[in-house]
Amino acid sequence: MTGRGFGKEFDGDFEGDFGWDFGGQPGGTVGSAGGAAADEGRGDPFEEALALANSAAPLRVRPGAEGGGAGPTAGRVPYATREAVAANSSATGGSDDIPYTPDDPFSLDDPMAAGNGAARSSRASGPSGSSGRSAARSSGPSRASGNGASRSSRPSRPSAPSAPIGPEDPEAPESPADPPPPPGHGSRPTPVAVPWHTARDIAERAVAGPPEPVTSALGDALGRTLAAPLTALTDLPSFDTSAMDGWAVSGPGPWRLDHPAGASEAGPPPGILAGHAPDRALHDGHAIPIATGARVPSGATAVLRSEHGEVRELSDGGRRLYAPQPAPPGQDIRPRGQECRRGDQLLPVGALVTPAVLGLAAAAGYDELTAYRRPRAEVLVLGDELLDHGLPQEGRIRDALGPMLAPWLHALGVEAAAPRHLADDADILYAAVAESTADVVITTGGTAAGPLDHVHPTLHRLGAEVLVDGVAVRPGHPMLLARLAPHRHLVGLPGNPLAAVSGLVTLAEPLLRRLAARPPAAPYRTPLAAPVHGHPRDTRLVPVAYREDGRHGLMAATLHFHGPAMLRGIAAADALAVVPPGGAERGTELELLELPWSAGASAGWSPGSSTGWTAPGAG
Ligand SMILES: Nc1nc2c(c(=O)[nH]1)N[C@H]1C(S)=C(S)[C@@H](COP(=O)(O)OP(=O)(O)OC[C@H]3O[C@@H](n4cnc5c(N)ncnc54)[C@H](O)[C@@H]3O)O[C@H]1N2
Ligand code: MOO
Repeated sequence: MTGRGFGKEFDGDFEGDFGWDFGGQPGGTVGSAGGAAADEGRGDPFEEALALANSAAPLRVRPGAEGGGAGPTAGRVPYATREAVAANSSATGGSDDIPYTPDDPFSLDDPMAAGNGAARSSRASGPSGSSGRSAARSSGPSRASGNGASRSSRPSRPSAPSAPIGPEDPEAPESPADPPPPPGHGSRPTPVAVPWHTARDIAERAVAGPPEPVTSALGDALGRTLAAPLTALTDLPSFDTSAMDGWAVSGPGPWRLDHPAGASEAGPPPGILAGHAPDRALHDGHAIPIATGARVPSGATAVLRSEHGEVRELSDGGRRLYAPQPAPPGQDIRPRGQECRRGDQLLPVGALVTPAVLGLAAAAGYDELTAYRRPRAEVLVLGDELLDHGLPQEGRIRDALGPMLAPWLHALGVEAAAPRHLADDADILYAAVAESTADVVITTGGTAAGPLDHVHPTLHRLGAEVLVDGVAVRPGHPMLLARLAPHRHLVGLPGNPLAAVSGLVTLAEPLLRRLAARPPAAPYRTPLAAPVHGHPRDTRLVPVAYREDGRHGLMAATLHFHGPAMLRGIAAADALAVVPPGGAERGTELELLELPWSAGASAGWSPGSSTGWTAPGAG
């Protein structure tokens, strides 16, 4: 909302990775790293994506005491000087993605930053969350089961010893980098931020399970999860089927060619076509033309492909089929029940209905599927400063969250009506939340303590139970989760766009996943292409893109422009890296949250296939 102007934000201040230091060139300059990434990008889509994300004027760093060359910081991630930052700001119009600000005591030239890398990396594993989280997908062949996307295994790299990249004690209770926020207009007590993994667990457990299952036409089940096992209603194939165009033959050749019933003298005998039942049995020593997919006549022992046989006319007016090779029994016949028998379980409860599942269900005889209803979300976008079209003007900016959140939710299997823009008015927000029939109300903005931040007071007025009020994550720490009623929740996303993404993946996604009865994504880890700075106490979520490197395999390269107000990094990203407090060194296998479209899990609902739910007041 407008009119704020509070103290410093943490933005990207802890970041120091400019381009990615991939080949281990300690002390390289920021400018050269970023420039190289852009230069190398030509012709390589990955490089181009990175270059696109990182293409603002690169920061220039003087080698020497501040990060390049010899000296106490040699070998560390390069960082910019104040002058460079100022020069870059003026060249680019400013960027949150700078590694150094005058107020930032955790930048690398601060004595506090001279910590112990080994000690930190052992702490960096952080509080482990629910089961399985620590399993490294990168070392396994693929996900065990189901219809999640799997990524092929890749070698993991040992952690490269590297210079410290964070303060010595990431859990120091008092830090000038992280002052308690000043009291807001409501002088609300400062909430206790919960650790990031804990927040996700709370969100997932906030709901007991999915809403009731519904039976719908096949196509409407796309993106939902099966509430009943998919059991074959028929054998597949349901009859012995020819796998090739050619001849059905009986016994060893040569074979006398039968004229199928209805064959005319004028044209080639039609043989048995797909969709037609053979009208008689094939006798030993006989053959009949047959098409791929046609039902094999009883008595047939094999199918001979058309290119493997030769037909010769006989003196008696008949014809004979010769084959240079024998046709062993069963050749090119798909026997009935080869794929499944009637009653076989094809997929269990909880399987995600993907396009392939729709195809399988249709093949197995289904016209309808019973699947869990999609959770319904209503997105309320708060902020008088937001424009829904045109260029920013007179202090007003475009709403970046409305266009992003609905399709993101669709990709998670959620039914989301068109976002509603609400004026900065406490009564309007109260009415909208109170009247919503959605399973989950998602608000954007208004989570902090400013004069127009109405989310907390509204929750109080509604008598909601606040389950999470602040998370130890950057960006996005003011995110919140509340229970409005036993089966209705509200997720409050911060207004800064990348902070909103952070809230979405931290609180909304686990809650909605449970509601949609979707299984959690398999834990996924990939080695970092370059060190990444950490917050002293909080988890960071940093956009990364995969980089396939011939020497090291798949690696995650952090992207620039990951300040809380920026979407440029996430728009070029494959995933968000979960950076533990204190940061991580190059080669560390970090937990990654894949974006729903890059994980291939976006068998989602689209407005065109909607069952027509419309939020009250939407439109
Ligand atoms: N005194 C303090 N102030 C702030 C703190 C704090 O701890 N103490 N935290 C900061 C952090 S961190 C964040 S994140 C924001 C969260 O603020 P709100 O959730 O109240 O969001 P707003 O104030 O409404 O907006 C923040 C920012 O984002 C822009 N915005 C809002 N909605 C949209 C949208 N749909 N599309 C694009 N941009 C949007 C808005 O114009 C503001 O610039 O609070 C800090 N303050
Ligand atoms: O700076 Mo805030 O952390 O964007 O959430």
